Amino acid sequence: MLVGDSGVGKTCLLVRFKDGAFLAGTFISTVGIDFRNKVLDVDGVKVKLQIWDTAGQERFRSVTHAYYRDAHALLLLYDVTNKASFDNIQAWLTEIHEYAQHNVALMLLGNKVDSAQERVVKREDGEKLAKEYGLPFMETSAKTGLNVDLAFTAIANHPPPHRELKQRSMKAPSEPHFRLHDYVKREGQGTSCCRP
Ligand SMILES: Nc1nc2c(ncn2[C@@H]2O[C@H](COP(=O)(O)OP(=O)(O)OP(=O)(O)O)[C@@H](O)[C@H]2O)c(=O)[nH]1
Repeated sequence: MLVGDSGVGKTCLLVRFKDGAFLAGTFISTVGIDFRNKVLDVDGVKVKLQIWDTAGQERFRSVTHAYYRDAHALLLLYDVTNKASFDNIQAWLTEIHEYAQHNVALMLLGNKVDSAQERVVKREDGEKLAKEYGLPFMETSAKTGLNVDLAFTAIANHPPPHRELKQRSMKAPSEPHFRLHDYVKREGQGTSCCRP
């Protein structure tokens, strides 16, 4: 499931991954929730990913809350050209803590790195935040495709969490995070992984 402020590029990231295209031009905000399927080959086994694209707008928050519970993995996005979207990551983590399964796979993504001129969030700031919460981190671009496949395949390689709902310790990541870290570190180029 993709989460993060409105306009950070969740839909575009998903469309890039699914269809290899970029939705340039008019920004059409997601209403409530949407999903797309993609079949991936994971170690010779076909895995069908059902990817939920949530609306970032505050007014749809109660709709999206209902979907956290069933999510096996979350990609949490901010926009490197939008400081507010980065500052809101803390609030998104609180929400995830409250509604998602305690051991859901979680990765932080700083999107729109192609917009170098407009960048206001430094890569190091993203790395620092990710490290603070023990999250794998990478910068992406739905426009150029940078790290898009890697982000989704890392998540697809991650085993589903147990189904019980427990409180997640925000500062003490559970074992699955470490496996995600290792995958991203092994497969990524120019990405970073931040062990706490
Ligand atoms: N330069 C650049 N623009 C992007 C990128 N990703 C998305 N955009 C643009 O950002 C705008 C918002 O993208 P969306 O994918 O619709 O944003 P969203 O997070 O799904 O927004 P909500 O549905 O409201 O939650 C669009 O105008 C996109 O063209 C990117 O990687 N680089």
